[in-house]
Amino acid sequence: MSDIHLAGISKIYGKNGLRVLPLLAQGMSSREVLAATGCQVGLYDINLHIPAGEVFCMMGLSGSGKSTLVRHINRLIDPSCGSVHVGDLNVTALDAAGLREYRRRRVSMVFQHFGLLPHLTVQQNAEYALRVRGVPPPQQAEQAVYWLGEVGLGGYEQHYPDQLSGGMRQRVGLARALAADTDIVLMDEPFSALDPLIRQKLQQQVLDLQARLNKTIVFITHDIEEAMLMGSRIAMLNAGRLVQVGTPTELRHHPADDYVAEFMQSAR
Ligand SMILES: Nc1ncnc2c1ncn2[C@@H]1O[C@H](COP(=O)(O)OP(=O)(O)OP(=O)(O)O)[C@@H](O)[C@H]1O
Repeated sequence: MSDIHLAGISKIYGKNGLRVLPLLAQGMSSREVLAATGCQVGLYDINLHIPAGEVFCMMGLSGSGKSTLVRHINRLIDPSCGSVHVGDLNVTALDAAGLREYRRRRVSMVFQHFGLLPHLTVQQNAEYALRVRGVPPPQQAEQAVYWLGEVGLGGYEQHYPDQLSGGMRQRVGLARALAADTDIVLMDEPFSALDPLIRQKLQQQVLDLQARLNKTIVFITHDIEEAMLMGSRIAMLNAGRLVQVGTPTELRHHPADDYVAEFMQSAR
């Protein structure tokens, strides 16, 4: 179990992105930087500590930088500057082999649109991370079948993804992430494509599993109700900047600015 530390992360899209950092440091907004330089500020100077064993929510409007930030944790995105540490491991400094190993053993991801391989069965999808890691086939099967049972998909092992409903597909996504047995699970709006009732069931299931498994879950949502239900703490992003980090109660009673206050007022 390892804490995640993000230190001074900026991500600037566009030519010679680093040249805009001094402008941001002088107080220019992301919009002004875009107008003046053509560079899009994905993230600016993010410092964040995510303790092991938390469900930590990333919250913010569309385009605020949630996905960009979370994709730094498994290095699907490299920062323009700054570093990511998981425990003692400097993720930013890993070479290709180290990164492969890190992704196989330490961090898995659940995607909004499920990310299942359509030509593989439910069980083969759930086995995927274990196969890539070279786990012997009987153990792959044992683990996959176990986790499919845990998420309520016992009996569906030999089905294909297109034979399942959206909620069931996302259960396969969950089983695949859990079978991978990583201590960090990244979830990028995992339930936003699902009906409200199915969504509630899966939210509760993740919380129940988390209480047993004690993983570090970084959960992206743009839904404040979901963030308040799921998150031990919530990070609020606005235009690539980290506005506030706190428990749902702290955000509700002490919002750092109007942006946070408006979100909190919109929650029931
Ligand atoms: N490859 C890219 N090139 C240029 N700009 C990008 C790129 N990827 C992301 N951005 C910009 O970075 C900003 C943050 O995007 P990001 O997808 O992280 O936001 P988000 O909060 O996850 O949004 P959503 O909720 O819509 O997924 C946006 O302004 C986006 O347009």
